[in-house]
Amino acid sequence: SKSQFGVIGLGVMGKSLSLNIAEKGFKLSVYNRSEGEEANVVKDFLNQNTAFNNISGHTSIDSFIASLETPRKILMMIKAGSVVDAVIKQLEPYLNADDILIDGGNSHYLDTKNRYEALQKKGIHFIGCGISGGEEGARKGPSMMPGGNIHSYSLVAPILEKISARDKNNKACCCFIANNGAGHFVKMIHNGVEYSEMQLLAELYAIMSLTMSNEDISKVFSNWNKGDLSSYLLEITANILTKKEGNTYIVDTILDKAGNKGTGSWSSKTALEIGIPTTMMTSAVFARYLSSFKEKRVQLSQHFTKENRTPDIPNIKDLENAYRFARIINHQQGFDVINEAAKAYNWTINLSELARIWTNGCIIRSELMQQVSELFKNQTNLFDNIDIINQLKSLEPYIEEVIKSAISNRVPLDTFWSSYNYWVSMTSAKLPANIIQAQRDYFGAHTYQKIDAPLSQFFHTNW
Ligand SMILES: O=C(O)[C@H](O)[C@@H](O)[C@H](O)[C@H](O)COP(=O)(O)O
Repeated sequence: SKSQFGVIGLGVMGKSLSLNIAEKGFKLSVYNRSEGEEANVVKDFLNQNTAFNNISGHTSIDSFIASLETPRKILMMIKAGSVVDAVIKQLEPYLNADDILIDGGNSHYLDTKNRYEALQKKGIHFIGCGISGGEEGARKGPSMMPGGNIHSYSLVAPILEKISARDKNNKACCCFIANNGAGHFVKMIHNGVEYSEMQLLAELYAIMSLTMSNEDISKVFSNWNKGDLSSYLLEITANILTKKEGNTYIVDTILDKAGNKGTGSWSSKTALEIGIPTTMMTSAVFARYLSSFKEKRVQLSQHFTKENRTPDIPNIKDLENAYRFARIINHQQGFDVINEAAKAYNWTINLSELARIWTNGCIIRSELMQQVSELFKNQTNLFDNIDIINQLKSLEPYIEEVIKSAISNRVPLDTFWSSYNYWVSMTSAKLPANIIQAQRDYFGAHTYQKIDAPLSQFFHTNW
């Protein structure tokens, strides 16, 4: 019998997802190029997984396509960018109307939107599916965020939902997000939130390691991971801090230059374009960029000697509550930009369902995400919830202590700062933007609104 599903691209994610699909009993065809260093990818994959007799391997598109039942359901797990267009072009002559092509890579949502519209004209269904969870998630159950149209999703839902992670009620962490590029859009923002969550942990480590050992910091994180702060990233960071090679902590041997593959900066750019202040993910992106100037940083640090500073880090309670505060703001900013984009792109995105499929399988899975999913059942903005407001108010003194300590210890805590500034700005009836308006009107006659006139009226002063 023919295969029910096909996977193109046997990289880290493609291999793990293929084994996950085969393990769920689906008859699967896999394809990978066989040129150059990829000559043996398919053969090696089959040889390493002989336990699965429901996988057929292909190094030619012809035999791969011929091996699939129709309508064909094909998942591309290839590098985002022009490669996706090249593979679509290669497949098109073989595809019929009603065939379904899924892009499971980290593609830019506008590319996905364009591909969706182009293939739709040929009757071919295109699904841009965000997949989160890394290698382990792909193998055991990722969080999946398919966008495209609900009809084509319904044709692949049985497979995608079967291989995805399960939430606390054993429901699949996979649901149709919204039309065209919406799936890749929310995955992009997922990564933006991921950047901030990672940066918050890095900043905690930076200030705690002034006086604490890796073991001690790890103990604190493991302890926090038992409560409402529990998250996948907190858990792995606790593990990372105690991993040794011989007597050396691996983390102490890692060069402090952070890489990035683009989804974080895409999130920030998009937020800038649609006018939503995602200050935390943007500062997390810039923190990575700043870290890349290692040589210059070392050179400039020569101007500063440490002897006149006795490190005094905040107490653990301050750090814990500051972290609790900043994480809520991070989720607020992330979901706010999704809300705004949904209006801009005319997507109907169920935020509670989105948060639900992010409660497991994905990198930002956490106890807080469970709460956020509940909260979004009654409102579409965390700041419309009085309990959240009161919680943030009660946590404010703690983040202030942490920020003060960052200054006195000269530790850059940019993502914590940006969470605090965002909150203080959002909770200040008056901001100094009147000065900005006056300056713009002064040098550019850009006009301004007045506090005691209809908002539709704009004024200019001959300064
Ligand atoms: O959700 C996930 O499974 C991850 O986010 C995954 O998509 C990938 O690891 C990131 O893209 C890494 O991003 P950077 O290389 O930019 O850190």
